[in-house]
Parts: sequence; C-alpha cells; structure tokens
Amino acid sequence: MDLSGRYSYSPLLRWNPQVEEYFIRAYGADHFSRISKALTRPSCYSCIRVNTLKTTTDDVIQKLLAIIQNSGSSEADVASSVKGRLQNGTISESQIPGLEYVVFVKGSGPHTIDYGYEPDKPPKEVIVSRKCAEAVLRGAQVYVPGVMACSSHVEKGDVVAVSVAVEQPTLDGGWGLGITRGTVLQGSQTDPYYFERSGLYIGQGTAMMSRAGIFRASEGIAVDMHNRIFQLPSFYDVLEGEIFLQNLPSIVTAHALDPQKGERILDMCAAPGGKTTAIASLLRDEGEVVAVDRSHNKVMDIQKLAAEMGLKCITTYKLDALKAVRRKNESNDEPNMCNSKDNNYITSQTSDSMKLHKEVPSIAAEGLNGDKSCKEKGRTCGECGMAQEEINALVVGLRIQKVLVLTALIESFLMLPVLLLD
Ligand SMILES: C[S@@+](CC[C@H](N)C(=O)[O-])C[C@H]1O[C@@H](n2cnc3c(N)ncnc32)[C@H](O)[C@@H]1O
Repeated sequence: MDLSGRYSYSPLLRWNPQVEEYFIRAYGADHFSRISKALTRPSCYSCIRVNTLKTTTDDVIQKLLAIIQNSGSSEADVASSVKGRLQNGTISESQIPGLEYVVFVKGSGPHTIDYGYEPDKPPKEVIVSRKCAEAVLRGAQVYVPGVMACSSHVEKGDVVAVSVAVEQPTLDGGWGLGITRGTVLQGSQTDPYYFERSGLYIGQGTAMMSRAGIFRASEGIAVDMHNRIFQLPSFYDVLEGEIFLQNLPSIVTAHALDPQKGERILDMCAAPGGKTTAIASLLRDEGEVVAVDRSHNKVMDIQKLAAEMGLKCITTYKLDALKAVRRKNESNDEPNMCNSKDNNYITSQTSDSMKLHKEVPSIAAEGLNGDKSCKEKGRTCGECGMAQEEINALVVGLRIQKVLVLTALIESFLMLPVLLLD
C-alpha cells in the first residue's frame, strides 16, 4: 500500500448492487458517479436561520462581518477565534423567495493536508466516530465523546492526524464499529481499522488534552482542528439566540408548513428543537407548538433552545410518539392514560412521573380519518365531535410529519452517509 496516499480524504461509496443498478438506470453511469462522489462530501456552505423575533438578517450579516474584522490576529488567536472559523467564508443573504431570514456562509475544500508522514515515523493519530466526523466536516471541533482511539503518548499541544472509523458489517449481519473506546494506536497495521481508514483522514488538529485526559473527561474539546479537509465555519457560541445553524431542508420544512399566527402545531420528534423553533418563529410566537420527544434530556434541550431564542409559544412533553395515540374504543387499563368522556387524548405511557410528564390535551386519534369538515373554520366535526381547533392541531401535526419524513431522507443524503472502502 502507498502510505503517502493513506493520509488523504478520498472515500468511495459502496452501494447495495441492486440499488446501484437501479440508480444507474435512472441517472446514467456518469451522473450517478457524480452523485456518489458528492455524497461523500459535506455541503459547501453553512446555513444560518436568523431569529427574526430578536434581530434582522442585515444585522446578523453586519455582526458576523464585524466579528471577522475585530477578532485577534496572532496565529493562536486565528486558530481558535471566530475569525479563524469565518475567514474562508463568504456571507450572503438567501435569494430564495420567502427565505430572506436565511444566511449562507460559503466554505471551501477539499484541501490537501500535509500530515508530516515519514516512512519510519507515522504521525500521532486520533480516530473519531462517524457522527463526530460528520460534525467536523461541517465545521465542528472534535469533542471528547467522539474520540474512539488515540496514539500512545499524546500530550496536550501535540499535533494529531484525525481519521474516521466507519461502521463495518458484523458477523451477525448488522453493522458495528468494533473499536473499544480508549484503544491505543501504534501507527502500525495492527491498529484497528488500519486498512479501512486509508483515505479517510479528515484533518489535522492540536490535542487540547493528553491521551489520558481525553478518556477521563466527560466533555470538552479533545482536538482543536486547525487544518481541515473542508473548511466550514463553526458558529458554536456565536450570536447565541439570534441565529441557529440549520440545514436548508429543515428550514424549508417549516416554511412549507406555512404556520399561521394562532395555529396549534404538533412536532412529534422535536429535539433539539430546530424545526420547532423555526415554526414558532414563523408563528411570530403567537399560537402554540406542541413539541414532543421521547427522551427527557432531549426535551430539556428543546426548552433550553426555546428560552435562548426567546420563544414562549412552545410547550414541551416527554412522550413516545409511537405509543401516543389511542383509538376511542380501545381499552384503557393503564392508570396513567388520560381519557376524557369524549375524546382519547395523546398521553405518555411511560410510568415515571417526571415533571415534564403531563397529558397533551385536545388531540384525538379520530382526526386521523382526515374528515374535511373538521378543518372548516368554526365547525365541529359531526363524526368525532371534536372542535375545529383540536382537529387542526392533529391535521397540522400530520402535515409536518409527512414533510419531516421527506426531510429526514434529504438530510441523511446531505450528511456523510455510511462510507465503505471499495
Ligand atoms: C433527528 S432528531 C429530530 C430533529 C428535530 N426535528 C429538529 O428539527 O431539530 C430525532 C428525534 O426524534 C426523537 N424520537 C425518535 N423516536 C421517537 C418517538 N417514538 N417518540 C418521540 N420522539 C422520538 C429522538 O429522541 C430525537 O430527539
């Protein structure tokens, strides 16, 4: 193997043969090969949603430009400051009609990185998880939980080459990483994923902790990435509450839902609250967004984001959406199920009694039949007896669920998909 080529970023997608054949027929071989290549790269721009309840697009652009101009100028400063993160970006307002509250910051790449490879002296290395690598390719630093393995004798301040270990097929037919967190790398072919990681190096950084520190700490930056294959700005801690970094398809989702002031909208897999807060902003904080997530901590994340953005119309619930809806004639044995005389309500079936655990009123399963009369203003549905506003909540909830499915697919294509070496 040519070891100088090993320290590069040249991933190849391997498709299920049937899927590949289908796409080649649909797109033609050339087009499909370009699509496959593009899927191994991050988006070439970052997308920011401006919180128009707090500020304006122009103001955000001005502030970002000012941050660039006023940041420190010493080399160390540049590496860690916003200037360092933004200087390669071009900031522009979205030209998409209706999305004037979106700002694009252009990135650059792929860049060639000299990892200082010498035949007898491999560079010190850090292996990160795929999720961590996806974030790094979008401008993030390497945080402690993302580190899977590290060379021996890495000390704070050492320069390290960062590569990604992508999940591989397991013997039981599933997929797995197969690296024990904390593994020591020797820089030799006996290292885990040595061959698989060839061509999967995403940049070079400075270790912010020693090897022992990285695996002892529970949070914090493990590697400050100063030399990246793709340079996209990080907006961590920048203009908090005024902007939110969000993929364009997610922003479009909320836009397509067309929330109107006073509406009640249900978001059933809501954390961390990107679309929830986008919807609440479009409502101008007038109405209600019922934001549901099955994880307690993630519900707290939604609350934190809503508070940061100054949004008050968001109500959060810890709730498993899959177990949430029960039909009128189903039996109700569980003590914590809420069931009124007229309607079955969405309610969490988890048995704990966390603070967040409360019934979501007024959203009934019967709305699923989509009776058009239910949607007419001021009407009560003859079939299920629900007031119009209650049905609206569910209908809108269904609308968003449909769009969310689509978005999830688009988003997954925008992220680094499962990469396998050919
Ligand atoms: C990709 S995230 C959603 C992103 C979010 N819509 C946004 O725009 O910020 C998926 C979320 O769905 C939640 N989730 C998955 N299954 C769920 C279920 N059955 N009920 C409620 N939440 C669920 C997960 O906990 C996770 O927080």
